[in-house]
Amino acid sequence: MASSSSLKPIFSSSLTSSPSPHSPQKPSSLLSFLHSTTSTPISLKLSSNPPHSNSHPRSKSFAVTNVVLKTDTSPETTSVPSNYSQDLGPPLTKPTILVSEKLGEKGLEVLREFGHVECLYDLSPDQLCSKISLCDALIVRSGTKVTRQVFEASNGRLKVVGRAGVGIDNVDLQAATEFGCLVVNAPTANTVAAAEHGIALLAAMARNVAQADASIKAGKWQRNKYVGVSLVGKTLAVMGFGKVGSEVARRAKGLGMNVIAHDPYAPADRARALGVDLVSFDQAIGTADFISLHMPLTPATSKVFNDETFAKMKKGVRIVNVARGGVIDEDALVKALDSGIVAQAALDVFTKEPPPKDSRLVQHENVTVTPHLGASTKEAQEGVAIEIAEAVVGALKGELSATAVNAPMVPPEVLSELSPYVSLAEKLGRLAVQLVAGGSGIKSVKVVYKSARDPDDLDTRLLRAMITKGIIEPISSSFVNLVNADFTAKEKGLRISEERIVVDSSPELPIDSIQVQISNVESKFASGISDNGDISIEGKVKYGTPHLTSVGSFDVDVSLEGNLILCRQVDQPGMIGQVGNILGEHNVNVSFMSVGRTVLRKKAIMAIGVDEKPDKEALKKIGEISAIEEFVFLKL
Ligand SMILES: NC(=O)c1ccc[n+]([C@@H]2O[C@H](COP(=O)([O-])OP(=O)(O)OC[C@H]3O[C@@H](n4cnc5c(N)ncnc54)[C@H](O)[C@@H]3O)[C@@H](O)[C@H]2O)c1
Ligand SMILES: O=C(O)[C@H](O)COP(=O)(O)O
Repeated sequence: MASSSSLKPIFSSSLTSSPSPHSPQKPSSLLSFLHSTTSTPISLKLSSNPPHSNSHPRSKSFAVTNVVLKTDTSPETTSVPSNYSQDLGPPLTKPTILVSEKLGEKGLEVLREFGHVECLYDLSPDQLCSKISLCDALIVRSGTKVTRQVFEASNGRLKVVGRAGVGIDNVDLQAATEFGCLVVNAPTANTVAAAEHGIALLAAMARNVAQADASIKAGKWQRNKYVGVSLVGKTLAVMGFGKVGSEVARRAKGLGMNVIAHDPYAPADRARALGVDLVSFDQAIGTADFISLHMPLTPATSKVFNDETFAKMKKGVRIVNVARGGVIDEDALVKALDSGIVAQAALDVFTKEPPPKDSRLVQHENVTVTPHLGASTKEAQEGVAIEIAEAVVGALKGELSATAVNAPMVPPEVLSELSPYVSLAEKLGRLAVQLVAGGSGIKSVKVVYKSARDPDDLDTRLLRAMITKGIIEPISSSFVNLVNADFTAKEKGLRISEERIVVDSSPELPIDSIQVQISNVESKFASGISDNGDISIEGKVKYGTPHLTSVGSFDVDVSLEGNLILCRQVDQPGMIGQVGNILGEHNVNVSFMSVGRTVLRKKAIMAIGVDEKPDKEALKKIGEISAIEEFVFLKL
């Protein structure tokens, strides 16, 4: 079935926000295709011609949940050797796997059993590009930049990039996806190593180990100069209570420290189980003697430690960073060190790696540095090597990868029908999570699909994956897609339940509306809470584009594009004008406005679509309008 489908990758909202160029198929064929995937693996012929290459169409091997997309060997579609698919019997030629940075021996053994392995370290970008067209897989750590040029140069042969570690900021994911190349990582095997390195830096910093070592090697004996500070009884703030952060907290408790943590999305009971209190950002940085950073680098955390936040810290605070250099404004840190607000810092990661030789931060006498060694223990490197080798071999065989970080492939007819709903689903997830107040751990999400179709005829895995993506990605370093959505939700302790309700609408449309409810959380926008106490938002696809149709118990109608301001206000004349004027004065373009109310002249919700984020001053002025009771800015 579907043997001649060409497949398109699902990778971002940008893809899903534009209509598919492929003509839609009848719903029944879409549904039968989706249902057939729930039991038996099926083969699909793929045309995954890289978009910017001149190569001929060629075949690929990929797994989408349990749809196994196997290599097609028909002469007219195959231009390079890729004849090791399982359904063809024993491989005729082994795949070539390039390892461009040092990988543990046990991982190499796993790779050698399956393919031809070449270890070539320290390749220049040009050397990598000229080698890559001969490779089916590439394994890297954080030092190799896997750029768009690499995918272009691969001429379509590269099928999988394996990142032996967590962070994949060195891989151009968008390009990988466009070129149909799967990217997998090894997210768990170096957690303990990173936590141990955090603790090592904490203790070394407190006792001036590095400085004293350098001094004695320079022939000095400076016992008075290097008097340190004790850890026991001091307060440590763990910023980001995920895998690494919670392991650091556990160890710091063992050292007799009082541990608090800030993580807007971590469940409080997981923290309590370790004897850790979850507190607000300001409380954490304002009370801590030591601060240890373990959050991902996301737009929300970029330079979150800056002049303003350093000024709120306790004078003499000490900071450890084994997360990502970009969460600190490094110039601001130098100033805070010079002024004594920050007594010491211990850094394993930098905005630019390696940092410039004359970096004032690196050279600062109160700073201890290591060259991104968090994951560098023998044990972690063996673990990571095995984890990544198994993931890469699995991907080359066409098996499902639980640690896939970019796109699976989905038939165009599925995309063409679900495309606007996929976009709606992601945006609703993204909006709902932004309504959650900091400090509330998200545990339970319910999705209600209303449709005229029989509930059994609605396969919601793709939509559920996109809602999961919308909820998780803004608050973590995880990348969520159809392959890894359920895995990631489970790993994060997020339970997503679904309900399908049959309504009297057009069966031509797969879905009438999608509602996302988040239970047992506080909201930063009280009107987002519905009568049953959950954060609740609902959306529909109208004229092919996603619309928000209700917030809490208010009806609204706004197209989900750009950004959104939601205001709850007294229902009275002139409100649109007042807010519109403020936005106009601050050069913010309004794309649409909609007002929904419960009772005439009582309460209303105004939803305003804006192209730009209003500055603080504009938001302050909106908040000062007396009839506005609360408002929130949401990024789509
Ligand atoms: N130095 C190294 O060699 C090394 C090794 C491993 C991991 N890391 C880095 O450490 C960091 C943590 O990795 P992990 O595996 O624990 O990831 P994780 O996803 O398990 O944990 C990250 C946590 O940060 C939280 N978070 C998100 N936004 C936040 C915010 N604004 N404020 C506070 N917390 C926020 C998330 O809720 C999550 O609980 C990542 O940046 C990763 O790249 C570095
Ligand atoms: O993201 C990671 O896993 C760590 O930062 C380790 O990176 P590395 O593999 O380059 O040591």
